[in-house]
Amino acid sequence: MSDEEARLARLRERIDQIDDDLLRLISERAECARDVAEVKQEANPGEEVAFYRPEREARILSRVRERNPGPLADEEMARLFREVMSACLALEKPMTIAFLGPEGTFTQAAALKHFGHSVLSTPLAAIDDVFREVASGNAQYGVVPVENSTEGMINHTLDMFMGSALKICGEVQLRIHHHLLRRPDQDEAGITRIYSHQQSFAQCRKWLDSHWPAVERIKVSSNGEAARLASEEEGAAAIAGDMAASLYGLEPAHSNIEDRPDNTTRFLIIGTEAVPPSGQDKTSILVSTRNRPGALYELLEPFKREGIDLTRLETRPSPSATWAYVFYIDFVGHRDAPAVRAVLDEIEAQSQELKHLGSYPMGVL
Ligand SMILES: O=C(O)C(=O)C[C@]1(C(=O)O)C=C[C@@H](O)C=C1
Repeated sequence: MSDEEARLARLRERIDQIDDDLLRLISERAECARDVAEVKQEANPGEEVAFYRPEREARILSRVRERNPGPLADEEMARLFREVMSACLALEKPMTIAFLGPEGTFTQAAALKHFGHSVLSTPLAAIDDVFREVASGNAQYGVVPVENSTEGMINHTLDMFMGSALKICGEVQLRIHHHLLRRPDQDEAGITRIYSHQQSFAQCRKWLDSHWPAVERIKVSSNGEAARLASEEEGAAAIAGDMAASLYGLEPAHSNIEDRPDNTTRFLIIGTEAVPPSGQDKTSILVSTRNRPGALYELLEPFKREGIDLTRLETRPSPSATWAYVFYIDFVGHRDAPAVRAVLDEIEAQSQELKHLGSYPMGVL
């Protein structure tokens, strides 16, 4: 045996020992999670128990990031722990998550990033369907896109909250990388049309204009659908992400073709339960005010006074009157924090309607 072979054998022996430790520790952790489930059920006999605890998971993941000694990157370590927690939660109670489908969309990638791979995920055709599936109890949580850093808000998602009793229980941020995908047997010169979702076309507009100005661009309902079509039709390509590529056996002819390298989409987790504070939270509200001079200023002034950081302000037409508006506001802090509570009480007193959409752990990239 050469020196290198002997060294390799020793290192592999050490890796085997570490794997044995990991196996034992992960199993011990899973036993603990099962005991936690028992305690939760005993504390609420006969009742429907909330086994999933987003605020606890957020604390665990931020602790993992803080304590990570390297050499693995924080995101990588958090991803591993996310999967361990996902498996532990599945032992407590398997969860069903509805998402804006079909399979292979970025929304599915966001659902898996947030809940891990040990959940049952149900693809649905429209944002309304995701809301309905969660409201009816067929799914415990839903995942819908709400905002893209290049293309702005997805108004349909915001508008859904006006008529829904569902709460925002979390957010996920996903860096969006688009690829020009083709079948392995499709040569680039033979591509005559490109399928994609309109948002993805918009996020890759400059790249397409300079590289494929003459090729037809056909909008379809999702990136997943675009990839499916490209996998079936000769002469077709799709703009979509990694999940769609592997699902439909496509290869990237060109990778990361989004115009902005920081292209990011934010997704919301919707559910029926309010989430307790995690220590790093955000709150979303919908407010309608009387249409008079200074109304918006009065609405925002308490935030400034209390030093609360606004992260988003959107105006949407009110469904109840023409030329009346509803403000959708996101800010840092949890509803249970005294400063936030004071601001919300003040807004409630001066506005026509205040709807608290949820306080939830802040998402990390
Ligand atoms: O701490 C809990 O309440 C648990 O159920 C345990 C655990 C975990 O694996 O750490 C599992 C699921 C919950 O969503 C949060 C955390």
